[in-house]
Amino acid sequence: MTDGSWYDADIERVIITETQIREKTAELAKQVSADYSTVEDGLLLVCVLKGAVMFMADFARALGRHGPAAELEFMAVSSYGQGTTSSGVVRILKDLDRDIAGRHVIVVEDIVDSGLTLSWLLRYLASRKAASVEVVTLFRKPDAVKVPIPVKYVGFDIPNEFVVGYGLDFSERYRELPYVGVLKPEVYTRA
Ligand SMILES: O=P(O)(O)OC[C@H]1O[C@H](OP(=O)(O)OP(=O)(O)O)[C@H](O)[C@@H]1O
Ligand code: HPA
Ligand SMILES: [Mg+2]
Repeated sequence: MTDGSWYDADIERVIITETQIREKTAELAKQVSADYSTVEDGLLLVCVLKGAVMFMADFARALGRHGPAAELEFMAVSSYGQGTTSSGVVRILKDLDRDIAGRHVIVVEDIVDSGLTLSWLLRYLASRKAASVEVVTLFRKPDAVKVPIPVKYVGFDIPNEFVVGYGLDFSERYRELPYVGVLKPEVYTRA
């Protein structure tokens, strides 16, 4: 397995390596930086906790090399709970701390799977009167989409399998893996 993590024994195969994630994050930050080079009051990055925490931290730092200035905001929502399929019910566990009216917002997501979380979130942010809202997601599963979402910045399109690592969990575990992989089937039966 890639880096000798103690979780490696549970991983059937790696889908995206740590190096691929690092290079793609730099690329996405460059694109966003070029597209928003003229905004006067900077960007507002909205991280969707918990899954996007790793990507937010790395993406914000990559953006920091180029500009524009960015403020970091965090929302926590949950639709997967303990399972591997979306419940379809999105719950706000932590709301924004500030007014986003008139601001250029970029929602930072780890993954767009069914699209249910983002479709709900984009409607919510629109109701808060942002000047613009775009989405950057590191992963997307094109074959899983139930609600088509306009996502401007996508890192990797991946197969329709449940993945863990780099923020993505199964039952709150595996978020700290530096790469993204698929679990061995016995991990689910043991859970
Ligand atoms: O496109 P969807 O099918 O809606 O799935 C994507 C969402 O699901 C995951 O969050 P989850 O509800 O597992 O919460 P977590 O980030 O705290 O793990 C993930 O982090 C995305 O936010
Ligand atoms: O494939 C996934 N893995 C972990 N969490 C998720 N939330 C949506 N899709 C996934
Ligand atoms: Mg989750």
